[in-house]
Amino acid sequence: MDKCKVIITGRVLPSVLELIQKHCQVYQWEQTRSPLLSDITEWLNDAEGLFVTMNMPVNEQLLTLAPKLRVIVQEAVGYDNIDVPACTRRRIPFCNTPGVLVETTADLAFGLLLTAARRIHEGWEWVRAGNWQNGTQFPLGVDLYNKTLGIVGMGSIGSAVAKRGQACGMKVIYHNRKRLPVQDSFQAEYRGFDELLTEADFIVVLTPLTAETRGMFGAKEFARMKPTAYFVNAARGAVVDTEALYNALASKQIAYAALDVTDPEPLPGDHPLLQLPNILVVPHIGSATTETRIRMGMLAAENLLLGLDGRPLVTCVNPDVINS
Ligand SMILES: NC(=O)C1=CN([C@@H]2O[C@H](COP(=O)(O)OP(=O)(O)OC[C@H]3O[C@@H](n4cnc5c(N)ncnc54)[C@H](O)[C@@H]3O)[C@@H](O)[C@H]2O)C=CC1
Ligand SMILES: O=C(O)C(=O)CO
Repeated sequence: MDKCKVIITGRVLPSVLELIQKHCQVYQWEQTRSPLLSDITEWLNDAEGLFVTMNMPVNEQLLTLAPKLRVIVQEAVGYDNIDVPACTRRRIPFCNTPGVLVETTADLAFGLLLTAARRIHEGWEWVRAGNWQNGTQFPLGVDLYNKTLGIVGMGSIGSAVAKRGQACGMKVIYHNRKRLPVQDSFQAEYRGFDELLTEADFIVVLTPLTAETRGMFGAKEFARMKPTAYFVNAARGAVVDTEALYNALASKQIAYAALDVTDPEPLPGDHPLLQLPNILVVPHIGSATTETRIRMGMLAAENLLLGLDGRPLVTCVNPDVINS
């Protein structure tokens, strides 16, 4: 019997590839850059399954070229690159990978906050450059203890960051689209968006990227923050207006930024943000541990195989296409 044809848009861990290859004929994009639509057009005509590994746009244009697609999965929880209504119109189920990366991403978001506050990365560069003659020469950091942590987007990952803040003796406030029931809010206090901006010493962003959150942090919002504020983005780069962030950091309107995600992404090596002394940027590694990438890859692969088999999916974003 012919195996189903499946496209994988980037590299996956060997165990994940092995599982998919056992059941499917795989066309895999193996270059390090994300594929353009033209790179995979030839494969799309026959593809029954699509496994998205990087932020490749899945839109009307792509779907029109793929008349046989029966399931789309993405190895990520954020799916701002996927036109879900367009998938639904074609009755194609789409699955992401929520839940399995929560603690890992929260570790990274909180790690960025702690690293920036205590200047750990700067200390390491300083020692490596041979400057360590007298420890008191190194610029001082700031405490987390007794400070206010403001979380914008108090969902799964935001809540896991809240617990880490509380373990470090921080007061936690949050802003979310919906106020959480008291029993689910870990004693974090709700604030309006503007109130949170003015009150927090550390702000961590963990909303999805949507029409509502795109550019949510611009010049006006940075102007509201304390001049001592630390700003952490582990959500999506485009939630922040990059130029406004640059201006706020360059003029010391806020103290520091630590980013796992940027706009544009990847951030070019000569980008002006990287010339600033008060910024820390890492290359979108929120979920990048071996254990978590195995969980994400396996969940996505499981959904892909279930979808190809016409069976109910585990984490489907548009389940009505199957049930109706
Ligand atoms: N840096 C990385 O590697 C990773 C980044 N992410 C990003 O983090 C996002 C959140 O992930 P989860 O916590 O799993 O999702 P979630 O759905 O559990 O939480 C998102 C929260 O944001 C809230 N929200 C939505 N729009 C809002 C708005 N306009 N204002 C305030 N709150 C709003 C929602 O009500 C929800 O509580 C993902 O959508 C993804 O973009 C996720 C995983 C890894
Ligand atoms: O899951 C996501 O949304 C990511 O950004 C990468 O894990």
